[in-house]
Amino acid sequence: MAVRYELIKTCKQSGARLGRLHTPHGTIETPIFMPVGTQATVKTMSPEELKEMNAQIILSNTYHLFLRPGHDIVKEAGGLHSFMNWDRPILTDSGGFQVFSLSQLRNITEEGVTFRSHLSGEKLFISPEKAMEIQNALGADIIMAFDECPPHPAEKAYVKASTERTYRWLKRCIKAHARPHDQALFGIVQGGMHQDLREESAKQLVELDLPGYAVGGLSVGEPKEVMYEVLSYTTPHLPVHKPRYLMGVGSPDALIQGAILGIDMFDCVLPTRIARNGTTMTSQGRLVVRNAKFARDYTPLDPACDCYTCRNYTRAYLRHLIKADETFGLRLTTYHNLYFLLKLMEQVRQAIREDRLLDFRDEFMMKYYGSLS
Ligand SMILES: CC1(C)O[C@H]2[C@@H](O1)[C@@]1(COC(C)(C)O1)O[C@@H]2CNc1nc2cc3nc(N)[nH]c(=O)c3cc2[nH]1
Ligand SMILES: [Zn+2]
Repeated sequence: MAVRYELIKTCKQSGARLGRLHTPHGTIETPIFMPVGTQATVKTMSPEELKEMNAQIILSNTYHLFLRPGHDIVKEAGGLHSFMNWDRPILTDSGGFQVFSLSQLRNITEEGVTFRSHLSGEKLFISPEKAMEIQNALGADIIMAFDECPPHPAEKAYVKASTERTYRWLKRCIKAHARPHDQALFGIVQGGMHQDLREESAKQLVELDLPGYAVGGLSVGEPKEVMYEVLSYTTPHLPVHKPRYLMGVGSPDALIQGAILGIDMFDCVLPTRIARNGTTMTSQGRLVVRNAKFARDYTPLDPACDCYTCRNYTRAYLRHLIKADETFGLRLTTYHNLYFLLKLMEQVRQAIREDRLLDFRDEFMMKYYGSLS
């Protein structure tokens, strides 16, 4: 079996799960945050640095690698793991979301999606079959079904029709999947913000007995409370002994609350994206190190952090590098932000072991946000 989830324990206080996800490239402890490496690199980080901070699995993206350099080149290079020199697990998103969020969309039909490349303007087409051909070529340990992430907000009738088509596309993905023994295909639950559509979508996917289930169609601009409500009536319909993956979620509060609501895997570009404009996550909350007030601040970015950045450099130096647009500055803030989130998930796993994740959440929220919600 390509991927096997092992439920280790459930937190008595919060219901959150501690698990292990066994994959052909190693075992992942969950709940886990997955750094995003869209174009076969986690921007500015080397594989050695990612291992140093204990990144266990990283993401890459079908849409981007299909456009550039092309999945045929990655395949000829021996697949993503050798192409990017990463021998731990990789997950690829199917391109569904990126086609809708990045390209000038041409047309979506039962067959698939016609669109213009956001790079060259070239007219391209991705179908469930094409998305599987690309992901089979890239060789990630976990691959995602080709789906439509409905726009938000959207008419319920549109969400219903889109979710039903996504289900038909999933069955085509399963049929077209050429490597089920070493690449686990996860289905993606859709249904917008509608309880009946979400429950129907979850039940249909569970009948297909997939190795894992993602909750898609969220983190699309909806209020966090709405996302939490959707999760609260969706995850209970997913099998206890299969991993649950919430796509596109990565703020500290949402990672903790998502784990409490039964999610095991998270990914988001947030920590790497905000790092590049000098915004960092610290034990005392967000700190925009490019602000003038740090010009003469010779203390570490985060005094409570023992990462490479915080052990060796000051806020004054980081501010200087970011203002001077020095690449090294981006590397230092990225390193810290990823380290911070990976450390946070280790603390979440420890709180689950000690049956105290709700207490941990409250303690963290007060320190980071200065309030409980
Ligand atoms: C496109 C980019 C860089 O990814 C971020 C960020 O912009 C942005 C754009 O709008 C905000 C909310 C502000 O955040 O949403 C991304 C994070 N939310 C998210 N990623 C997802 C990926 C997904 N993949 C698939 N296959 N299916 C899904 O349903 C799906 C849903 C998702 N939701
Ligand atoms: Zn640090």
